Amino acid sequence: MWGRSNSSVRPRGRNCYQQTDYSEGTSSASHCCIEKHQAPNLKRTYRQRAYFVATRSTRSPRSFTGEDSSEFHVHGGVAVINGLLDALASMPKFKLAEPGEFTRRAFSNGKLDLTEVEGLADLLQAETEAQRKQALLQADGSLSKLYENWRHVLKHSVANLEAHIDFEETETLEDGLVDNVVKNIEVLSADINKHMRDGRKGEILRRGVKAVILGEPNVGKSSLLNVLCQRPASIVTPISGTTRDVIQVTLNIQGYPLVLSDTAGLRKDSQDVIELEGMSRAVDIYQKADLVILVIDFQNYSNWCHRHAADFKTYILHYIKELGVSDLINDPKDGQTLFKKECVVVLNKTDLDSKAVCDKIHKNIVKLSCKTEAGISDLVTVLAQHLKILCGEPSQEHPSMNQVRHREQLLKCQKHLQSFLEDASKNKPDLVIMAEHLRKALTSLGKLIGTVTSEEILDLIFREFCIGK
Ligand SMILES: Nc1nc2c(ncn2[C@@H]2O[C@H](COP(=O)(O)OP(=O)(O)OP(=O)(O)O)[C@@H](O)[C@H]2O)c(=O)[nH]1
Ligand SMILES: [Mg+2]
Repeated sequence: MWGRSNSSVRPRGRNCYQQTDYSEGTSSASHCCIEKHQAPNLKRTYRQRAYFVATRSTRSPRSFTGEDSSEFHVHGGVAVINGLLDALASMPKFKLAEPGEFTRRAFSNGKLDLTEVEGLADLLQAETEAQRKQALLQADGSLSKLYENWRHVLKHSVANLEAHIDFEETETLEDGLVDNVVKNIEVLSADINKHMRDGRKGEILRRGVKAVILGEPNVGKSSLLNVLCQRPASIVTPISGTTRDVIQVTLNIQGYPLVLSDTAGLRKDSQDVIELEGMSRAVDIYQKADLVILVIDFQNYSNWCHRHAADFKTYILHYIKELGVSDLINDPKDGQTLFKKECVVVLNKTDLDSKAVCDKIHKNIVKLSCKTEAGISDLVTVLAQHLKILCGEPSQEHPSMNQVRHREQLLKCQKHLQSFLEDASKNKPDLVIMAEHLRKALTSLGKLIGTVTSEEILDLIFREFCIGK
């Protein structure tokens, strides 16, 4: 038996309301059914194959697509659904929806703009609470409001500039009209810049934070991955150099998405071809990562410190150099933080050493044991803090852009605005060319929200949807 008890089938489009209207003679409590092959009109052919639990119709323009729509709530067995679909398909002008077809119709009917469509697609795929919040805000129009405001400013600026060009010699126009346009564009350009310099928080939240577990062989990297995902995803043995391939798991850390990769241990003296390939993959993943979890064996650290009478920072610098990832360290001249990327330092195997030595270590380092799982909850708390920094908190007031497509269009828009401002600063600016720059900037914003679009872009966006949405 299949587990679904109910399912819904939604015919949409012109006249579907009349053709599938069951309201006469059937209340939502009564059952009606349709015959498979002899269904020129569903009204005449019920009571044999598929039992409706209820029907509901929505008139244009109140439905999701803006068109007439009917909805059959039927029992969820595969045969019942297929029977209904076959019966509908045998009626003239009925066809199965393509993926995303209803949303595409809603877009064509002006019910949603393109950023709202993308928000809806993200909402359907959201796996964590923070992703859900961001997608919902976008589907509700937070980004579209922002971009619409910018488009409004641009449209007015173009109109004012064109009025100035057309009537400059014949009519008295408001003083300083062009200066005002330039000022507005300066403000707009600064706003767009600020919006784009957000550390790609929205994009990172949308795709998940890429984190890599990095360290020497045998320090417990794979054990850490396994403890975090609570299953033996990665092979653990006492043999140094066990992990060769990259092992990836996706986690939900306090509502934030984390794509965590376990990697081969890094060491300098290996001659093993397979291990060398593993290390090269590890470095590759590290370079693309947003967050590094640096794992150190507590005993190795302890022994080194005793031998060299050095502090923890000196040990970290030495350790990172040994791993061959010195570019993780900030040049002291450039930054105040030690690491260039978000980084969590984990001292593992604390169960093997005395608590007294352990307590001397800097409080920002997470001390834990993968064996006893002591300290794992501290690591989760610290990870969540880093994820919050990387993803930000989705907000209505400052919506984050979260797609490469948005960034591309905004970059183009910004380029045209800069050309406009450069021309404006010339001695004798050519207003016609300046207006053209603004029109091009307007087109880029239009492409962003979907007032200017191409079939190719639409196909790309809507094919991400499932059938029935
Ligand atoms: N006592 C103790 N042993 C641990 C702990 N974590 C891992 N180990 C052991 O350390 C050995 C190496 O663990 P792995 O998780 O395979 O280490 P790794 O860093 O992935 O090693 P490579 O894949 O070779 O780079 C295994 O025998 C683990 O059982 C710990 O917290 N305490
Ligand atoms: Mg391993």
